[in-house]
Amino acid sequence: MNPLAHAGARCALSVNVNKVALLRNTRHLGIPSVLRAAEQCLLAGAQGITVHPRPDARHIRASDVDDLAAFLKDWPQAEFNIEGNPTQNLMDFVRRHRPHQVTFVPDSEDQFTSDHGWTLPQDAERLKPLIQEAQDLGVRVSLFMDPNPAAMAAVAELGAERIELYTETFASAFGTERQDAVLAGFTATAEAALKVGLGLNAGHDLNRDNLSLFLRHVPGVQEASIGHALIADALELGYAETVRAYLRVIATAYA
Ligand SMILES: CC(=O)[C@@H](O)[C@H](O)COP(=O)(O)O
Ligand SMILES: NCC(=O)COP(=O)(O)O
Repeated sequence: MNPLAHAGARCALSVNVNKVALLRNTRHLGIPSVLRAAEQCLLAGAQGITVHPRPDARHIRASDVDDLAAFLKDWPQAEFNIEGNPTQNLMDFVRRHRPHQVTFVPDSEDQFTSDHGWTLPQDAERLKPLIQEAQDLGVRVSLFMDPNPAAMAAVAELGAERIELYTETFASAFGTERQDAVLAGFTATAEAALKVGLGLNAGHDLNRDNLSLFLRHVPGVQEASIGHALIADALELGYAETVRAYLRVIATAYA
C-alpha cells in the first residue's frame, strides 16, 4: 500500500452517461433519458457527469451536451466534464458551454473506444494553443495519458492542470499475475504527476471490482469517470443503488 494514497481528499465519482445515449439512439422515442440518468446519479451522490460527444454522434449528441449544460446549472456542486479530441469537435462544446473540466483525448474520428493517451512532446505544439484557449474560457484542462512517469514533466510544461490516467491496462491486468507490476506503473506515474504539481483523474474500464485496489494504491486520484461498467450495473441494480455501491467502494478505499 502506498501511504500517499491517503494524502489527498477522497476521489470524486463522475458518471459517464455515453451508454445511456447509445441505447436511446436505437429508437426515436427519447428513452432512456440521458437527463434523467444524470439526475438520478447526482441525487444518489455522484459528484459529476461526464460525456464524450464523438464526431459520429454514435451516443452523446450535441443536443445532449446542450441539455446537460442547461440542466447542470441547477446543480452548482456537480462537475461537468466533457471529453474528446480538441482537434475535432470538442472545442465547439467548450466555447459554447464552458464546462468545469475538459479532457483532451487523442481519438481518431471513428475510434471504437479510447485506447491510448497523448504522446509528448510530439503532440505538444498542437495542444498548447487549445489548452490556452480552454483555460482562457475558465475551463480546467485534463490530458488523457498512458501511465508513463517520464511524460509528466512535459504535461506540466504544457500548462494542463490535470491528467486522466487511461486505466484500461490496469483493468485488463486486474486479477492476473501482471496486476501488481501494472499497478506499480500507475503509482509511479501518479507520484511523478503530483511531484510536478498536476492533479490526477482516472478512467476507462474501472468497475466495482477493480476500483478499490486502484484507489488504495494510486495516490492523489481526484476524480474517477466511470461509464460502461456503471451503466451496465445500473441496468441490473438501478441508478441509485449502483451509484451508492460505487461511493461505498470509494469510501472503503480510504477507510
Ligand atoms: C476517454 C475515455 O476514457 C473513454 O472511456 C470514453 O469516454 C469512453 O468512450 P466510449 O463510451 O465511446 O467507449
Ligand atoms: N474517462 C473515462 C470515462 O469517462 C468512462 O470510461 P468507461 O468507464 O466507459 O470505460
